[in-house]
Amino acid sequence: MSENILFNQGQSISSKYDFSKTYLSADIFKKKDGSGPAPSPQFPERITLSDGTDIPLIGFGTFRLNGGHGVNTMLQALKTGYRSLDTAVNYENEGAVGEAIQRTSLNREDLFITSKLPGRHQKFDDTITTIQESLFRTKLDYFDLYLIHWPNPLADNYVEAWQGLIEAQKMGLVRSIGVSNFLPEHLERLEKETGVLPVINQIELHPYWSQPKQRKFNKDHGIFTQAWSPLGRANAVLQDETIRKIAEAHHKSIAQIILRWELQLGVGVIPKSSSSKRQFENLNLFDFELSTAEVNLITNLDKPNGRTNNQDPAIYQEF
Ligand SMILES: NC(=O)C1=CN([C@@H]2O[C@H](COP(=O)(O)OP(=O)(O)OC[C@H]3O[C@@H](n4cnc5c(N)ncnc54)[C@H](OP(=O)(O)O)[C@@H]3O)[C@@H](O)[C@H]2O)C=CC1
Ligand SMILES: O=C(O)C(=O)[C@@H](O)[C@H](O)C(=O)CO
Repeated sequence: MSENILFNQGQSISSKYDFSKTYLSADIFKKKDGSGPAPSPQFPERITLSDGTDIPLIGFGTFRLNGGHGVNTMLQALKTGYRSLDTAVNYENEGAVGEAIQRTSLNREDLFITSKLPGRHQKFDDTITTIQESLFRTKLDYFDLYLIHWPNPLADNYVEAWQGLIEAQKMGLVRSIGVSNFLPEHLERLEKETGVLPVINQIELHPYWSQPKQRKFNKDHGIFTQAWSPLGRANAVLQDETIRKIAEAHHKSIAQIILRWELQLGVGVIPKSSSSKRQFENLNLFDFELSTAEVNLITNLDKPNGRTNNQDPAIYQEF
């Protein structure tokens, strides 16, 4: 594995991240006939999942981006260089995602669209029809990734939902299947009862809740960790003094330091922003590197009760 990655601007940076399967921006942008739009210098780098699918390391979070404002914000994000949109049935904005996709001139194959199955539809047949309804709302033929949003272990239907996702993948409705908010015991049960592990586990992760054990479990099982609320939903972490000092040393914003720390942990990120300036900032993470000491300083900010909204997947019930 090379430690030095050449980006399309011609600059070279060293990285501890495994970028061995990372594309150069221009490669992804080319159409089969060699034509197509000029590559964006902000195009997010990609990594290959255990099923062979490529996913942008930086996606765009869409929670609370609904209606016309949602469509405009997503279009702005696509213009800025994002290629991955993270939605869910429960965000009630799959329609806005579909509208933004219809209005952009980008090709479908250049986009990576994720949605998520809500707790109330975790029965096998429901899983299939819910995915079909998500496809109708987004006006898509397939999702790049579909996740079980929460395990809801007290209802205990997540294995059946997982069997539904496996079937939906066979039907061609989804390219990759994964989960969100799954603890080791939930993942072990999926493997034991279906023989199929998710390729992604999307979990809450930011400096005050950095999840070392869950990250290790995911990595040991070939499951890519993707961080939700990677900026802690703009809570106190964006004023943290330790991170502020690191940000000043690198001439970057606190948000950029946090997102870069997550990438260096080997985690993908899906920050949400309504502002084009902050969207741009959150995508520009590849021209600097944190030292091991800086990474450790941030990792040590972890708090025992650091969740943003006290949502513990062992007991949290999502409708
Ligand atoms: N699977 C799951 O269970 C969950 C998944 N998610 C997904 O993760 C995504 C991201 O998480 P989310 O909860 O939205 O929170 P984030 O951690 O992405 O934080 C978003 C907040 O940070 C602000 N912000 C964004 N960029 C910057 C910046 N550069 N500087 C300062 N402030 C900034 C935004 O404000 P502004 O918009 O004004 O820029 C907004 O208030 C969601 O949108 C959703 O797609 C979220 C929760 C649970
Ligand atoms: O945003 C999501 O994906 C969720 O799972 C929600 O539960 C969200 O975290 C929330 O806080 C809703 O109140």
